[in-house]
Amino acid sequence: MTEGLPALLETLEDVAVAKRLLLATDYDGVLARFAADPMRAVAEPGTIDTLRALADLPGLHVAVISGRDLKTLRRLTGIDEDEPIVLIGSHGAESSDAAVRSAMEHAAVTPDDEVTLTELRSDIEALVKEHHPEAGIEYKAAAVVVHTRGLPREVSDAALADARRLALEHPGVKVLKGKSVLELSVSHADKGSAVTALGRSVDAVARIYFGDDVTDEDAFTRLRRPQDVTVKVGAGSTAARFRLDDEATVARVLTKLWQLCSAAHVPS
Ligand SMILES: O=P(O)(O)OC[C@H]1O[C@H](O[C@H]2O[C@H](CO)[C@@H](O)[C@H](O)[C@H]2O)[C@H](O)[C@@H](O)[C@@H]1O
Repeated sequence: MTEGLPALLETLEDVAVAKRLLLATDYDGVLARFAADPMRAVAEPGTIDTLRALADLPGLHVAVISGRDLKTLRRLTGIDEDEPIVLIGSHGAESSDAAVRSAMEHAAVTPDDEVTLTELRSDIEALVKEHHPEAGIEYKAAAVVVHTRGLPREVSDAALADARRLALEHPGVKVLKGKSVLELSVSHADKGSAVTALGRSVDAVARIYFGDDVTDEDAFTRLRRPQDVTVKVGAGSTAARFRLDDEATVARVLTKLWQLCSAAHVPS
């Protein structure tokens, strides 16, 4: 049973005083509303600056963790390499943080995976061209994604089912069902392992995580300490403790978190 906004705000008041706090947030469907064109999914106004302000506070560690690949995540967030915000892409397989990279080495893409990915890309391209020309294709460092946002239900279902069948022809390929997308990935990373690795490396006393999708459930299930705060955005079953309605509410909660933390985390 998840709790709503009032209970979340009350809990954040307690957690904001923690000496070392990790705030990790997903991108699509949490910081940014969905868009038909994946490259046009922009963060809610002011949200990235709120993350910057949080990351400037002593004892606060901030990360954006996404299924996007690292390069795209950097471009969409506009967060530069020299900023103190950690970016984790490809569900944990890529990161700007050395500790996360080292913890996720087992999930790194191998030369054999690259070969599989090349074959997958060309098979997906042929499938879309011949049978599902309305569907879109997104190319990522470790995956290829079939997009069907905005298409009629039966058109979308048929394209995603065919893409799933095609994945079965490529042993070792992981299939991730997202929102109007099917991702075929050669990486075996997961957001739960990446976020716990980052938490360990900064010795976080409390970890806060915002997510909206199936892949965020790996993080929700791994962050189970009493002082951890897990927040699901939108509908659907979840292992998170709290739930928020939408991206605009996330933006407001992040601002509130900054107010609470800036009152508690005064430089000594
Ligand atoms: O881990 P996330 O940051 O939540 O990324 C998950 C996937 O997000 C993107 O797809 C979703 O957003 C698109 C843009 O709004 C939308 O068109 C699509 O329907 C959504 O599923 C992204 O394109 C995927 O690669 C990510 O894995």
